Amino acid sequence: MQKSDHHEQNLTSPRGLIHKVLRRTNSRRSPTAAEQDPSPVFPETSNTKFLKQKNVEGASKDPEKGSTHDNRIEDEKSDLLGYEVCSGKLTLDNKGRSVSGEQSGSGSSGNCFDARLTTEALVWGSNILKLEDIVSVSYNAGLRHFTVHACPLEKRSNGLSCFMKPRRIQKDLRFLSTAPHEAFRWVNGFADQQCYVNLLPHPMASSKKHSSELIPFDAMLDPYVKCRSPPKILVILNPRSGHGRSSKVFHGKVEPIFKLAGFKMEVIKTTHAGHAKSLVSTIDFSTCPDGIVCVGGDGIVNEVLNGLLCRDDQIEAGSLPIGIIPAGSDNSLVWTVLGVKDPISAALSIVRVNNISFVQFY
Ligand SMILES: Nc1ncnc2c1ncn2[C@@H]1O[C@H](COP(=O)(O)OP(=O)(O)OP(=O)(O)O)[C@@H](O)[C@H]1O
Repeated sequence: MQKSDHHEQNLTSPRGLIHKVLRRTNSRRSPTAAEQDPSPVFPETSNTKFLKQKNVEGASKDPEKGSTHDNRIEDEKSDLLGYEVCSGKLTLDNKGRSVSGEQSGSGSSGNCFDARLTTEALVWGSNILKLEDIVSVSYNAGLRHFTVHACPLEKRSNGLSCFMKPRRIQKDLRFLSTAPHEAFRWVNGFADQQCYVNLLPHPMASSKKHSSELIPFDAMLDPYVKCRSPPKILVILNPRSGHGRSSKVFHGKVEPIFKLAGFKMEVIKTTHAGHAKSLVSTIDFSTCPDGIVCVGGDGIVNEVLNGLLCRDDQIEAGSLPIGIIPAGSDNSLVWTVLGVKDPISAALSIVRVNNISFVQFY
């Protein structure tokens, strides 16, 4: 939720405003999940096919050169998954809660995996979790484990999966690293990739048995985790939207994601038509410096934008990020502008820094 430094002059009409939103988001929008290659495994590009072919040929001619070709294929994989940030051994410690389809990949024994964090994904064994699906990471200072909270698209194993709508499910993946300082290194890697880190004290620090002798040496030395500060937002919810289902959508699906991502939020439910507009036209922006999230349909977004247009402080109003959680009966605006239809995907986009659902206009 970075604010833009640039500002255009006067915003004249809501229509002009929405055009600006469209222009900006279309030019900046990263491809949505649907637009990207859905394959969780490395897609075989013509380039990789070529490399593999060469590798096979090379291997048959000169077996010793095989490893060089392997490296070249590895390079291709690195490109597709971004640049490596952190790597090492991780044990998946999800008793009975493992991700469906998880297998012990190469280099793994049992639940212990060769893992790496890249600028695009967390990879362990043959599993890939995209960073854009990660909500946050919880970490107790001085311990060996950390938990990755994510909402990946569900892998359906039955043959009818292609006819079913993709669905996101909440996963808490608890990883155990080899040592406390290793856990710290992984957590910092996530923080570097703009994942929110929910940094908790060492459990003994809050227990009654607390004494300086009980706190492990590592915990005392645990250096500062570079986590970003929790965003402060205002949520404006139209409880009538979506035939009265918007509150359930927000409290059931979206609020837990925002809480996991450390959001400090005030939720205001509109009581009548025009409420959102009058609220936004007078609100003190210091109470929601990181933006306003509209929960509902097109009508509530329209009211919020109109409320901003009524203000005298147009520059501040124009640079405030506006998020949209589709919970109305139609939601054509958010779908047209941002290519997002379901509330969980919209919430995930909002909690990521390089989000697409947080509309910025100026
Ligand atoms: N508490 C409320 N009671 C009645 N109407 C409201 C209330 N809050 C907002 N409204 C009005 O309801 C209108 C419709 O709201 P909204 O677009 O959010 O829902 P929707 O009609 O379900 O969604 P869509 O526009 O996607 O069909 C808005 O224009 C707004 O002025």
